[in-house]
Amino acid sequence: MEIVKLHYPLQAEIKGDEKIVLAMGFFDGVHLGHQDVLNKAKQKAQELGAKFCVLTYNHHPAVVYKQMTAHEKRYLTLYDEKMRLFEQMGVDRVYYTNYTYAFQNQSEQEFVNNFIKRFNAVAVVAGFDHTYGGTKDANMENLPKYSNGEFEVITADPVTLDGEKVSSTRIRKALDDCDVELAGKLLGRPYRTSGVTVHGREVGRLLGYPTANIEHPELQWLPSIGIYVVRVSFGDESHIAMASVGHNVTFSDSLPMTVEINILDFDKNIYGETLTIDWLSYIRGEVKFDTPQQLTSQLYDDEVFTRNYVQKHPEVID
Ligand SMILES: Cc1cc2nc3c(=O)[nH]c(=O)nc-3n(C[C@H](O)[C@H](O)[C@H](O)COP(=O)(O)O)c2cc1C
Ligand SMILES: Nc1ncnc2c1ncn2[C@@H]1O[C@H](COP(=O)(O)OP(=O)(O)O)[C@@H](O)[C@H]1O
Repeated sequence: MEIVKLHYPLQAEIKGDEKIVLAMGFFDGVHLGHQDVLNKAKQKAQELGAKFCVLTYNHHPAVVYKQMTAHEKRYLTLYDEKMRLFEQMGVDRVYYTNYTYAFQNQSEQEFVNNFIKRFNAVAVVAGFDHTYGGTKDANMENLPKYSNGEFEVITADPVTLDGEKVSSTRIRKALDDCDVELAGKLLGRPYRTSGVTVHGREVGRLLGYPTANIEHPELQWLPSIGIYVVRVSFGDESHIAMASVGHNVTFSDSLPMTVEINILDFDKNIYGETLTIDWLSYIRGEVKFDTPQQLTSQLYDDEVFTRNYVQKHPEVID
C-alpha cells in the first residue's frame, strides 16, 4: 500500500493520471460503517479496473475549529493501526492530508478540483454525513453539482447495530463506560491498542502476579478505569491476560493511572517489548483493598473469571 502525504496548497507536480476510486473520510476506528464505505469503494474500483484509494486526514478536523480537551484529542486508531487496517482491506493508496485552516477553507469547488479531479477519480464514495469543507454546503448531496459529471458519487447509508447508528462517538462512549464488548461489536473486531512494556514499582511480583506496565501513546483512547480480559501479542506470540487500568488505589491515593497486564501461564522478562492489546471483556471496577493479601485473593478470582471467559469464547485463542 502506498501512502502519499499531502499538504494544501498542493505542489504543482502532485497529480494523478491513472483512474482511481476514492473513499473519503477521517475513519477513526475503521468501524463497521467505515468498512461499508471502504468495501463499496473497493468493489467499484474492481468493476472499473481502477486503483482503490482513500483520502484521509492526519488529525481530527475539530483541531481546526475548536479548542479540544485532552480527552477529546485522543483517537481510537492511531496512524500505524489505521494504515494496517486500510492495507488489510485492500487499499492500494492512501492520500494522507494535513487538515489545516487553509485546507478547510477551500471552496467546495476548489476541494473537488484539488483533491478529486486532480487525482483522476472516476468515482468517490463516502458516508451519508461526510463533509468536505467548512460550510454546510460541503455535503454529499451537493457533491454531484461540483463534479460536472466527471465522476460518480456513491453515498453509503448509515450502518446500524441494535437500531442505533454505528459511529466513532458511540465507540468512544462505550470505552468510557468500560463496555469493551460493545466497542468490539461496533468495530467488527476487538478494540486494539499498543504500547511499550516499562518498569513499574516492582510490587506485582511480590503479590504473585507480575504485571507488565504498558506505556501507551498520549493520544490513544483507552477503556476507562477497570479490570478486563485481554489478549496480548508481540512478535509471533499471543497470550490471554488480565489487565488493570487504574491508579493502584490499594497502595496509595496519589499514584498515576497505569495499564498493568498479568499474562496467564507466562514467565518471561518482556521489558521493552511492544505489546498489542485486544480488549475482550470487562471484569469489574478497581477496588481499594485494606491489605495487599486481599488484592492477591481478588487477582486469583479475576484469573478464574478470565479462564472461564476463554472457555466460553474459544475463538479468542484461535
Ligand atoms: C487483573 C488485575 C486486577 C487489578 N485490580 C486492582 C484493584 O482492584 N485495586 C488495586 O489497587 N490494584 C489493582 N491492580 C493493580 C495492582 O495494584 C498492580 O498491578 C500492582 O500494584 C503491581 O504494580 P507494579 O507493576 O507497579 O509493581 C490489578 C492488576 C491486575 C493485573
Ligand atoms: N506472567 C507475567 N505477566 C506479566 N509480566 C511478567 C510475567 N512474568 C514475568 N513478567 C515480567 O515481570 C515484569 C513485571 O513484574 P513486576 O514485579 O510487576 O514489575 P514492574 O513493577 O516493573 O512491572 C514484566 O514487565 C515482565 O517483564
